[in-house]
Amino acid sequence: MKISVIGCGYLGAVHAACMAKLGHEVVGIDVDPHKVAELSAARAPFFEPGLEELLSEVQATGRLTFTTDMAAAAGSEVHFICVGTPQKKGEKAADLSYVDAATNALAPYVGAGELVVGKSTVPVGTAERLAELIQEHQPEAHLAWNPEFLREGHAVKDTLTPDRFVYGVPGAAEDHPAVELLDEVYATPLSSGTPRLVADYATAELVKSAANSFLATKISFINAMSEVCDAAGADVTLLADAIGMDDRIGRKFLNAGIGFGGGCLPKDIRSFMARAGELGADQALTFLREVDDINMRRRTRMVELTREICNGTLLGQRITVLGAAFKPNSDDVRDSPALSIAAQLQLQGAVVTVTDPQSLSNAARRFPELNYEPDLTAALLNADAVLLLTEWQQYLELDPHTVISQVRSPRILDGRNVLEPSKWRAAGWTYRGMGRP
Ligand SMILES: NC(=O)c1ccc[n+]([C@@H]2O[C@H](COP(=O)([O-])OP(=O)(O)OC[C@H]3O[C@@H](n4cnc5c(N)ncnc54)[C@H](O)[C@@H]3O)[C@@H](O)[C@H]2O)c1
Ligand SMILES: O=c1ccn([C@@H]2O[C@H](COP(=O)(O)OP(=O)(O)O[C@H]3O[C@H](CO)[C@@H](O)[C@H](O)[C@H]3O)[C@@H](O)[C@H]2O)c(=O)[nH]1
Repeated sequence: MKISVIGCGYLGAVHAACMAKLGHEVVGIDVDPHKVAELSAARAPFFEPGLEELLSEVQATGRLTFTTDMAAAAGSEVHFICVGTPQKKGEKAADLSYVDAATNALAPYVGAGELVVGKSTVPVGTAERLAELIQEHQPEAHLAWNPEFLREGHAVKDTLTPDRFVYGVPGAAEDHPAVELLDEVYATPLSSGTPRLVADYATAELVKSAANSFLATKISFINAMSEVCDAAGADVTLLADAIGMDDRIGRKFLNAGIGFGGGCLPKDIRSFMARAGELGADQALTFLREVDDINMRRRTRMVELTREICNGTLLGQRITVLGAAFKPNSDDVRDSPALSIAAQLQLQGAVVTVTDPQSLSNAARRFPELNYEPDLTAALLNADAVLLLTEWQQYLELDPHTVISQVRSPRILDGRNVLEPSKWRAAGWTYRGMGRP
């Protein structure tokens, strides 16, 4: 099939490459000429494992091209909208200006019988509004909402073999033309058994908001337990293992630490609360305010722990921060807890050096006031305290016996509870986790 993908960021670039991998003829369209140039040269404009290899593989077949020219969307049977929906400045709500601009720019090129598919995460009610906009231009065109659930760091695999597909179409009608077209797009994963659910627009949009709210709630739940464990001298990692053995609870997403960040969970729970307020259902989601507050407290807690371990003062302390990305295997620093902690420490008088294998240039653009050192050994040199804030594999493999000779004071704070405390203590370190005795 001929497919266009509008917006080629973390979601759209991967989606475009994966659709070409499934055998479709794909054009990726983005307003950012630099991104388009990089993608056209089969270079990923951001770090995502496996993406660059996939781009090279599918571009060699001639099935994948990129352009800034929206006119290239003309003639595609299916048009995916993958542009950003960030949080509005100073508000909780999502900024829909990119989705609106992309849909307006695309609409004149959508032909009769063609399908526009929204993949961006949007407040409930958006699909219906955009369907009207498309149909003002082309009454014979259709719109479906097909939320995306990929995780950064696993985006290629998640796109090619998702847990499920959700199609939002008017009236949840199984016989709507959009269902047949989407089934054709996803024929390969569907044939290997990926479940698909057909819903109405509102339900499809809400599935995405609900999924991210649940994940955020699970993380804040365990972080709340971590606060209690700290107060009681108990161990939250053992607690998570024990409750996670109950199938009804499950161990995944129960890792306590400095909390969640990224371009999705924080802004999505806030936008969900804002939208519920508009709908008069704000009471239903007041718990998400608590989820957000618990999450933001984790960052303050890490700053306090650092002060404690540095004998009560941060002034002039040389702090090495391991990790800047919001999670490992990504270069994404949007709302990164690691960077927000690093910036708070620096504001309070510490001399902070941040290292990360992939995200330092993104980090430096967001927080130019911090010091960055790509070399891990150089970053550790003469540190008064080391903070592990993003659990990259290479940090998990650090040998406490080797590192102790590089730092000035052997103090380590484990913001992700991923190190073995006894190993570090036996090597002579002062170790502090979060919610661990
Ligand atoms: N990143 C993820 O893991 C992920 C997963 C699932 C869903 N989502 C959702 O997908 C959407 C995109 O997220 P992202 O992380 O890819 O954002 P992003 O900022 O990385 O990418 C957005 C892209 O859209 C482009 N763009 C903006 N306006 C445009 C226009 N008018 N025409 C063409 N291109 C335009 C930008 O230049 C940018 O390249 C968001 O709604 C997000 O919530 C993201
Ligand atoms: O037990 C855990 C699990 C995760 N995190 C943190 O939570 C954040 C989000 O992690 P993750 O969900 O793996 O990353 P994303 O790539 O942001 O993916 C989420 O957001 C995407 C965009 O909406 C969705 O598509 C995905 O399904 C959803 O998992 C990161 O900061 C993690 O460090 C924890 O603190 N503890």
